[in-house]
Amino acid sequence: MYVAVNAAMSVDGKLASREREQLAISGPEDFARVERLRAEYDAIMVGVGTVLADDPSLTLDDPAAHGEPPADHPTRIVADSRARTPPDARVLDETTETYVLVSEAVPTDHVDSLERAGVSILEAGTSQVDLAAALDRLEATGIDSLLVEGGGELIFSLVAAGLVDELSVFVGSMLIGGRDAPTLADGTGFTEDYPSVNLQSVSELDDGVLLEYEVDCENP
Ligand SMILES: NC(=O)C1=CN([C@@H]2O[C@H](COP(=O)(O)OP(=O)(O)OC[C@H]3O[C@@H](n4cnc5c(N)ncnc54)[C@H](O)[C@@H]3O)[C@@H](O)[C@H]2O)C=CC1
Ligand SMILES: Nc1nc(O)c(N)c(N[C@@H]2O[C@H](COP(=O)(O)O)[C@@H](O)[C@H]2O)n1
Repeated sequence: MYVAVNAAMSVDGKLASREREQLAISGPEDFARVERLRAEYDAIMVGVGTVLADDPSLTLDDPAAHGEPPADHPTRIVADSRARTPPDARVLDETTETYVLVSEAVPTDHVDSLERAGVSILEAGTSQVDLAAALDRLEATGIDSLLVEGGGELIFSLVAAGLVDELSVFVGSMLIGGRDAPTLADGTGFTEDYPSVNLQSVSELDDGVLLEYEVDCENP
């Protein structure tokens, strides 16, 4: 499966405030670019931390704007080891299909309430979602391309597992600060083998800069 990561960060590398509240780091041009990007992928993925903080819909704002016939909304995927996604989360609405990826550590009652909300549950891994196994199983359902929008915990794990092919980062002209504010790649951090990324393009957008990288997914 082809995996792209897209996110917006401040100049100091933060994805959100120290209270994890969503900030408009992107401007209108970058949000429009993300909307076009969504239409190119079979599925959009976030971690449950993003669902709990932002309650995103992960749908297209205007499917008809992407051509005739209108684009399909991408399938939505949430990495959520213990199924903490609230049953009334926007990502579970009826607009399109949603998979919640869980681990063996998931409480049964959480699974039951998500299944009642019409969610497809996919279990992989013991305490955390085994992302490589989960992506293989999603590929078997016909999902060949995946756009990951965050947050920092999920992005770190995907890069650490060598699953990411490309990375786009919009750097907005702001500082957020805070040692506890989420960054582009959180998790435990890399130790000796720091992944290198190959710069493909730099462009000015809104009041910031869009950086596009190829990621050597064989060499995390
Ligand atoms: N500026 C931007 O472009 C974006 C900003 N955000 C911000 O990021 C923050 C949320 O990010 P995080 O707290 O890092 O949460 P996250 O969205 O990365 O979700 C992490 C959660 O995913 C689940 N998970 C399951 N399997 C996992 C695995 N193998 N590896 C890692 N996580 C796994 C775990 O329950 C974990 O707690 C919010 O403040 C949100 O506003 C989120 C998306 C985009
Ligand atoms: N690209 C981008 N720029 C920003 O400035 C942001 N705050 C975010 N946040 C993420 O955008 C998604 C919102 O989804 P919906 O529009 O509700 O579908 C979600 O993933 C946020 O975390 N992204």
